[in-house]
Amino acid sequence: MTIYFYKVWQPYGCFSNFSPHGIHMQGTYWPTVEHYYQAQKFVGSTDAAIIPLIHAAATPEEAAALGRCSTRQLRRDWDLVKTEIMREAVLKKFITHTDIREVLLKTGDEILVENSPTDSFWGCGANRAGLNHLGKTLMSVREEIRNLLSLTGIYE
Ligand SMILES: Nc1nc(O)c(N)c(N[C@@H]2O[C@H](COP(=O)(O)O)[C@@H](O)[C@H]2O)n1
Repeated sequence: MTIYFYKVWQPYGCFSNFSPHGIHMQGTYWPTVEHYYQAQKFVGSTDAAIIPLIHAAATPEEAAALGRCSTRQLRRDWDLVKTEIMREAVLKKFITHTDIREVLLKTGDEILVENSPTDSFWGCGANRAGLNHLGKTLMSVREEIRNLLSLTGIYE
């Protein structure tokens, strides 16, 4: 059975990057994965001044709106690095928060899909044929945590 998720208040909402599960990355605390991901778009860019504003955004929706502003200059390598940046943040989220780690592990080998009607890169898009990179990231993180727990128990 494929598991679809999208909004935080819907089933499996903890898989959304907008869920209220903070992460520490390189010594800085970020309120959500979405805050961190949106800020990384501007590291080293001429618009890096937006980073503290994204960091201070009151909600992930606000952080996303700031990061999606089309007049700002993204870092040049963004398309090359964004999937790895997302993976590191999502892995940190599920290592940090044991309650949602259990939710993720309990999905077993089910296919996970971000059911975004507007995003065919991170989600499946309106026609459900999109790339689903967030779902793939979650499945990859699930596998990594499962392997590390069985080999070493280092996340316990
Ligand atoms: N608009 C919106 N609302 C949500 O609740 C979402 N979960 C998402 N998807 C997330 O948006 C991020 C991609 O943003 P960019 O298009 O790269 O700026 C990513 O975290 C998706 O999972 N969108």
